[in-house]
Parts: sequence; structure tokens; C-alpha cells
Amino acid sequence: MLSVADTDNNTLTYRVQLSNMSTGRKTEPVVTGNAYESLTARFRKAANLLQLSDSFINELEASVEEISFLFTVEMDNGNTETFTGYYVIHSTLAGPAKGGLYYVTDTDEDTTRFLAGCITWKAALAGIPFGGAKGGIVCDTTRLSKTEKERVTIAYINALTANIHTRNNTAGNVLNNAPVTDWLLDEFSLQHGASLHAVVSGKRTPNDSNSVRSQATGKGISLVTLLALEAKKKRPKKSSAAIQGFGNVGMHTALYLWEKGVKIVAVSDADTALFNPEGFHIPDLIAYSESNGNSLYGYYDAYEILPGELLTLPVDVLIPAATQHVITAGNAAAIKAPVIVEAANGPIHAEADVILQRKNTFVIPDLLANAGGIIVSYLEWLQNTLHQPWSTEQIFQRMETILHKNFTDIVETADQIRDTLRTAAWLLAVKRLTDTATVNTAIAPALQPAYSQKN
Ligand SMILES: NC(=O)c1ccc[n+]([C@@H]2O[C@H](COP(=O)([O-])OP(=O)(O)OC[C@H]3O[C@@H](n4cnc5c(N)ncnc54)[C@H](O)[C@@H]3O)[C@@H](O)[C@H]2O)c1
Repeated sequence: MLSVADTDNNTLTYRVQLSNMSTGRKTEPVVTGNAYESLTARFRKAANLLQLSDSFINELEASVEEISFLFTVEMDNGNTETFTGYYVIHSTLAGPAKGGLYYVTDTDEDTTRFLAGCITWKAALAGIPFGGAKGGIVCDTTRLSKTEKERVTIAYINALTANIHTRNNTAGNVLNNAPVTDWLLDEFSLQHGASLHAVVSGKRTPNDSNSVRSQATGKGISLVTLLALEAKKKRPKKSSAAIQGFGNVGMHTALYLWEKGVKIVAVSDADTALFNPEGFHIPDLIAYSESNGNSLYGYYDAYEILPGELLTLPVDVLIPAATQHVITAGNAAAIKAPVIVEAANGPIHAEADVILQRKNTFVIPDLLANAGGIIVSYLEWLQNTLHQPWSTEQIFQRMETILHKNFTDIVETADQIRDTLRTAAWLLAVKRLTDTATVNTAIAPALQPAYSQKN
């Protein structure tokens, strides 16, 4: 196991003992609470600082629509299986509800509501005219063939549109990676008798099999990580990072930071947590994971550590990029990284915020850190709507401009209110959405009287 011999920030030295890689041990269970409660607590704090009316607070806390439904799909062996689907529209105040579709073995209304809410507030902070939505399918994709996953996706969309469109709700902008995006686009277009390109983001382009959208969140996280290191007067080439989660977000974040010279000394996924004091060769690690069924398990050039140890390593930046509530009141005090970048949605429990604030940890909140994806989705929607093709460079340039400005806005606001970056981010997000609500009478006439200040 791992112990730290010298925690001088520039020269980290670790004492390590090789553990047995052949045990097949899975990660410890993640402590989760109700992530929507953490989201609500943060929203309420900002809403109270802004002195919003109770009716407006209640309006913004509740979802516009939440549905769960069962749908049946014929499997490759001719049997049928029934799946559970969720869809939550959190808000359409700023514009059409946008949100990804996720496939997961265990989810529920609370988690889907939480993820939809995250999108509302991220879009608000980024000044994007979208509301927040999220779709979820309970299934184990590792058990599904490609054709079964396609049929599950199409059956979900059919069941969903039967519910959504008959009630005249705005069509959601559904994000995912190819080939899911191709199935979604085909199905939506078939149902509506027109090619609805703008409805689906994350689509492949002819010269871009790895869509810009799929890299965007990681690219954005790496950008704000570099800004955070700069704010702490750390040079990338003299900095170390630990990244929890090696899926779409963790992998792209690791790659972009590695390209800038950041030493990634620890990574993990649901199967294993790995440590290499010399820093991982990230392209090699990605190639290994991809050839190993998207698992880091068994990677040769590393020591295996306990998953919880990754979070408490004395690195310059800790990047939780797996799931919500992995940093809690139970482990926050043990975290040594002076900077945490919230790559996942809600990786820090609201109770842990207080402990990290006391320790003066520089926490870059998820509303800013992982907004690259929604910004690029919006830019894709804009290109499709305007019939304008933009280059990858143009898209990333626009994304970076928004993230950079918001980083500066948040740091300045935090200084002004003498509070955390998280409170500053929420304050700006809620203010921007309420400002939109007051001017956007076409979208939310019914809410006009509700947004009045208490005093
Ligand atoms: N994909 C996006 O564009 C995007 C955008 C914004 C926010 N997010 C958030 O980022 C997080 C990751 O998203 P993703 O798209 O990379 O998902 P993913 O499913 O592609 O990858 C998740 C990774 O986390 C690992 N993991 C799961 N539980 C773990 C645990 N307990 N310990 C360590 N690793 C664990 C998985 O093995 C996998 O490597 C989620 O919270 C998601 O909501 C994603």
C-alpha cells in the first residue's frame, strides 16, 4: 500500500508496496446521499443571497416534468426484456430543455432530477439559452449487443416521445456519442418527417469520427485546471494530478493535461485504482483501457492502491471525474490536494464543502469545471440551426472564451462576497437565469410576477 515520505509540493516522494493485482477486487462502495439535496442546498443559498421570492425559489426547485416508464424490447435470442426509463425536464425557463441520455445499471428519479438540474444551472452560468433535462435507461450495457442497445435506445425514444410530445413540451436536445446519436437522430427525424439535426448533439461529422462533443468536457476541465494552477502560481510542468474515473471525462481530461506537461500520478475506474509516482504515459494508458474492455485493471506500469487512497494523495490537483458524492464529511478532512476540480457532477457532498472551505481548498465547482460539454452542444445546435459549419478550432476557441470569462467572473465575485468559488458560481448562475426570466416574456410569462425581490 501507499504512504507518503515527503510531501514537499514540488518533489513528492512516495513509499509504495506492490499489492496483488490478481485479486479482481472491485472498488469500495461509493458513499452517496441524495445529490439533489446538495444541489438544492447550494441553489437555496444563492437564492437567499439574491433575496429571490419564495414562489420563484419553489418554481426553480421543482422540475417542469418527471416521468418514469417501462418499455419492452426484443433481445437477440428472441425473448423480450422490460426496461425502466426516466426522463426529467428540470427547467425550460431559458429555452428548450437540453440533456444527455445515460445508460446505467442503477439509477432513480432523484439522480435523474439531480443531473437535469445540473444542466439548468450550468447552462445558466454559461449564458446558454437552454433549460436542463436528463434521460436515463436502467440497463447493463456490457450485457447488450450493439443491435440490442440500438433497439433499447429506439424503444426508449418511442416511449418517451409518446409521453412528451402529446403534452406539447419542448423537444429535448439529447446528447450522446455515436452511434447512439445516429439512432436518436434517425428516430426523431422519422417521427417528425423532417431531418432534425439540431435536436441531437454529439453527432459525428464526415472528418471527425471522434466527435468534438465527446472531447469537449475533458478539454474544458483541463482548461479550468490550468487556470486554477496558474491562480495558485503553479506551472503545469511542475504539477501533479490524481484523476478518479477514466471514462469519457477522465480520459480526455488526463490526455489534455498530460499534453501540457502535468504529471498524472494516479488514476482509477470502477475496477481498480493505480499509482505511478513517475507519472503515467496517458496515450498508452488510454490504449490499454480501450483494448481491455474500458478497464484499467491489470495495467502493467503501476502500483495498485486502494480507491480511497487516490482521493487523499498529496498531489497539486485532485480531479474527481467518476460520479457524485465521493468526497463527504467522512473523508474531506483527509484530502491533501490544495486544488480540487469537480469534473463529475456533484462529487463533493454539501457537508464536505464546509470542511474544505475551512482548509482553504481551492474548489473549482462543477457548474464551471465540466460545462465544456454543454457549451459545445449548444455550439453544435447553433451551427445546425444557422446551417454553418465551424472548424474544431473555432468551436474550442468559442468554448474556451466562455470558460475563461466565467473563471474570471467567479474568482472576482468570490473575492467580492468573501465566499467560496462555489457560492460565487451559484450566485452568478441564479442571477443570470432570473435575469433571463424577467426579460424573456415569450418563454416564461407566467413567472413574471413571481420574480420579485422580497424587499
Ligand atoms: N460526459 C460528459 O460530457 C459529462 C459532462 C458533464 C459532466 N459529466 C459527469 O462526469 C462524470 C463522468 O462522466 P463520463 O461521461 O466520463 O462517464 P463514463 O461512464 O464514461 O465514465 C465513468 C468512469 O468512472 C468510473 N467509475 C465509476 N464509479 C467509480 C468509482 N466509484 N471510483 C472510481 N471510478 C469509478 C468508471 O469505471 C468510468 O471509468 C459523471 O458524473 C457525469 O455526470 C459528464
